[in-house]
Formats: sequence, C-alpha cells, structure tokens
Amino acid sequence: MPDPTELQRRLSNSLRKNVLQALLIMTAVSGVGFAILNIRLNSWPLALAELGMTIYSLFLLKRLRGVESLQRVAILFLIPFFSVMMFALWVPGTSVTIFGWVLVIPLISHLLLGRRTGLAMSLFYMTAASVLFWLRYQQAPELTDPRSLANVTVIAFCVLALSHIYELSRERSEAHLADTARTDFLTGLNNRLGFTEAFERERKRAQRGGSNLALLVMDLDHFKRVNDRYGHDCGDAVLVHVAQLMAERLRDTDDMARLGGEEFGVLLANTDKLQALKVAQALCDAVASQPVHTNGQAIAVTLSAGVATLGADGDDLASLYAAADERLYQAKDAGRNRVQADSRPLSA
Ligand SMILES: Nc1nc2c(ncn2[C@@H]2O[C@H](COP(=O)(O)OP(=O)(O)OP(=O)(O)O)[C@@H](O)[C@H]2O)c(=O)[nH]1
Repeated sequence: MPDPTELQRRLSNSLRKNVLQALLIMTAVSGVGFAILNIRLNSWPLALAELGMTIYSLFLLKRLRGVESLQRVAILFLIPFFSVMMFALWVPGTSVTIFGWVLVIPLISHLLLGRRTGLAMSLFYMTAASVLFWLRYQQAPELTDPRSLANVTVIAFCVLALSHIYELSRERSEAHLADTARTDFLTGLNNRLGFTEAFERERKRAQRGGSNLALLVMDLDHFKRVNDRYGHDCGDAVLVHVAQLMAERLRDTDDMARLGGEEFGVLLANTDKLQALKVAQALCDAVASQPVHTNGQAIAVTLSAGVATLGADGDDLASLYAAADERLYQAKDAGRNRVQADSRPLSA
C-alpha cells in the first residue's frame, strides 16, 4: 500500500481521536471505580496505579483538542494503560476474570495505532499476559487443562485476527476514498486536490535536491464552440482524448491533472523554463495534429499554454499558478494555439 497521504491521515485521525476520547473517559471513570473496590480490599498498590491512570487520562483528555500527532498521544496513553493492566494481572489475589481485559488489547491497539504498530503492540502485551497467566495458574489444573487453554488461545487469536482484518480493510477503504477524492471522474487524471498534493511532493523534492520544477497551465481553445456545435458528449470525448494524448507524451516523473473544465495542469520535474517551453509546444502540436474521431466526425482542437517555474515565479502553487495562468491568457490574446513562457509587459 502506498504511504498514506495527508487526506488519509486526516480521515484516520478523526476516527482515532473519537476512539481515544471515548477510551480516556472510560479509563478515567472505571479507574476511580476499580480503585474504590481495591481500597476496600486493601489492595493499595493496584488502587494507586488505577487512580494514577485516572489522573493521567483526564490530563490527556484536556490536551487532546490541540494535539498534532495523535499517534504519539495514543502510544503515550497505551503503554502505561497496558502496563497497569499487566500489573493488575500480576498482583496476587486478583480474580482470574481480570484476564478478560486482555481481549481488549488487540481491539484498542488496532483502532488507535493502525495495523502495523497495532499488531506489534498487541503481540507484545498479549505475550506478556500469557506469561503472567502461566506463572499464576500453572498449578491450577481446572485452568490449564488442554481444553481451557485451547479456548482461551483460540478466543484471543480470533479477536487479534479480526481486529487486524478490520483495520486492514478500513485502511484500504480509506485509501480508495482518498483516491476517488483526488481523481477527475471523466479523464481519470488527478483533479485539483491530487495536483496540489503532487505539487507539494515535487516542490519538496526539487528544493531538497536543488533541481528545477516547471508548471504548465494548458487550456483548450474555443472549447465552448465544440460543445455548442457537437454536443456535450462529444465535448467530453474531446477532453478524454486530449488527456490521453498529453499523458502519452509526458514522462513517468511528470504529473498531469485536469484542473477544471477544459483546463489542464502539468508538473515537469527536473525541467527549466526553456525545456518546459519545448514540452508545452510539443503537447500543443500533438493535440493540434490529431483530431478526435467521435460519432463519425473528426473534431480538431488546439491548446494554449502558460509556463511558470519554481523560484523565478514563486515558491508555492498559488504563485506559480497565477504566473502561468496570466501567460496562458496572454497566449490566448496573441491568437491561441501557442505557448507563452514570459509575461508580456502590460501595454500602456
Ligand atoms: N463537454 C464538457 N464541457 C465542459 C466541461 N467542463 C466545462 N466545459 C465547457 O467548457 C466551455 C469553456 O468555455 P469558455 O470558458 O468560454 O472557454 P473557451 O470556449 O474554451 O474559450 P477560450 O478559453 O477563450 O479559448 C464551456 O462551454 C463549459 O460548459 C466538461 O466536463 N465537459
């Protein structure tokens, strides 16, 4: 699976924040309840540990709102939470039913930490719990006969496996959702959101490696006439055809998107202004020379383009887009089916 994008991270974070919030409240409340029970049973160390967890949960709950890295807070909560649980399993005199808590380890770990860290955390603490169980009850034949052990092991394994499978499919659906959100439904290219993410990735790479990055903004000429004359469906076919033609001529390292309507954006990695001008010209020539054949008609279209480069025209997408868009409209003014790489001075 590819690295999660910002969008996926935001989706996961909102789910995890809700789960962590609920867990912190439950821990704070049940910590007080169990502490009272344990004080009455004179089990002071455990009562103090539970009260400590209550105070810690309330502290984290208060700070949760402004938190940037939810994963870090979840780990900071889960390690003491599971460690107190292990302590309770170890304290002599507690009932065997306390081992029932072990079943929440895989559920909570996967929900809060995702499938990889969740699995690692689950395996660690479930193994620790198994060792404690064996140390405490190896002399109790009713708990360690093969059937009882098989029951406990299979139940624990089922909860672990189901938690892991749930998290895996949740991550996949999230990735699919994020993919849909950044894809243009008509052409299958990135849309504006996908393009923005691609720009951020390429900008960081270019700035780290000191390489060039160019942006082309390209727009079909008189596209309204195509729609008016041949109909909207033919207009759609033209958009798909142009997208395919352009994608075929670009390198794998270039990113292309439909920014909206009949406007396309192209990011050219390791490309300076002169090279970008040539690429844009080649794309315009390819589109102009290959009409779209649809519904038995050949529809000829042309493109105009504006070029901008990282550094010379700014360091963020908004600045580069503004520069390229201005040049695009100068290319349109100058007669269309052409590329403009420099801004013309405004005439007085
Ligand atoms: N078929 C189709 N048409 C679209 C789509 N999105 C936008 N359009 C049309 O694209 C046309 C754009 O028209 P204009 O903005 O006037 O631009 P133009 O006719 O290309 O003129 P210039 O850009 O000045 O060369 C409009 O008719 C929109 O309805 C789409 O997804 N499919």
